[in-house]
Amino acid sequence: MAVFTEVSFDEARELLRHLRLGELQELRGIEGGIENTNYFATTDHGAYVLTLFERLSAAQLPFYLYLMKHLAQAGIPVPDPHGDPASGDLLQTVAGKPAAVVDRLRGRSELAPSPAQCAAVGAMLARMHLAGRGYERSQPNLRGLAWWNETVPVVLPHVDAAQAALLRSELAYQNHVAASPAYAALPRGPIHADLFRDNAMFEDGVLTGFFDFYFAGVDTWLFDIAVCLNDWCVHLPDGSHDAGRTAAFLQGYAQERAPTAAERRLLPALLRAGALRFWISRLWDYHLPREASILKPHDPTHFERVLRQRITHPVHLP
Ligand SMILES: Nc1ncnc2c1ncn2[C@@H]1O[C@H](COP(=O)(O)OP(=O)(O)O)[C@@H](O)[C@H]1O
Ligand SMILES: N[C@@H](CCOP(=O)(O)O)C(=O)O
Repeated sequence: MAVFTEVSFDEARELLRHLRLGELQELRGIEGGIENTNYFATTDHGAYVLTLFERLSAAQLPFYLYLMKHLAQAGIPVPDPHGDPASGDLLQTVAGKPAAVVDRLRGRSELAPSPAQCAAVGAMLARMHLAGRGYERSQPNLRGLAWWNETVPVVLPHVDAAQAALLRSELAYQNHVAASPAYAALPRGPIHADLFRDNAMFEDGVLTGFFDFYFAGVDTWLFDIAVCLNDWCVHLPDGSHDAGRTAAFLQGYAQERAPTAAERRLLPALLRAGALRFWISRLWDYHLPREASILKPHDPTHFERVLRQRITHPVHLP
């Protein structure tokens, strides 16, 4: 269960009262998630999620919280964070940790998405990218190329020779891609950067929103597309891409924003980048877990398989 820090009912009730969100009726720790402590908090006013940030610092958090506020105000269905009534500050402190209270999205995650649902996610992702253009705060993708360069040497001692060779060669390839003129031409802005099936909600088959923005950062829009395709549109047993879901996702996206020439050219490379990013982070979480925290680390070998598939079977924009 992803409750790394216990919050008492009284403490949560005081915070929700202070934020003028009503009288707490139920506080329930949320199972699932590997990064933060999350509670569902239900009051007589509404349904909220209380998050205590376990890894991110108070200096890093305003970027994510004000991004969610910005997107919510632009009509993108993301959890709206609630501010202090006096100061407007979106960042709170609970049990000595930085914390936030956001709206709870309706529905549940769709873990076996249809092509139509992938198209809806693609379209909403494009709308989110466009809405993010007016956001004035900036913070890099903290799990981007610099972090891969730092972290690959840390995980190398834990993998076999073939995996080490692949990690090294793919990292060299991605450094080469990132230095290219086509990469410099990619459109960029705030991206979600972790929009997996378990970070979107559906109710009665209809997409109700995206959540878990705590890996967001300013990066290429194409990287966000690649992260989505690598999760929503792959066959989970072997990491191969599903042509129907991929086409639907890309059509949904393109209906809202047409991809540029540089994006067309670099999709295969960024699909590899997206697979590498999560292979590295899963290896890191698996072999170097935080003390007493990660109960169910994700399987790193899945993204090794996705990466190998992306290298041997490149996918191009139609
Ligand atoms: N705003 C939200 N609305 C509805 N459910 C949420 C919301 N935020 C988190 N959850 C629920 O909590 C679970 C864990 O949240 P997540 O953000 O993935 O945790 P972590 O950041 O620790 O990985 C999600 O799978 C979802 O069920
Ligand atoms: N989506 C990532 C892990 C991030 O965890 P989340 O629960 O915050 O989405 C992965 O699958 O490796």
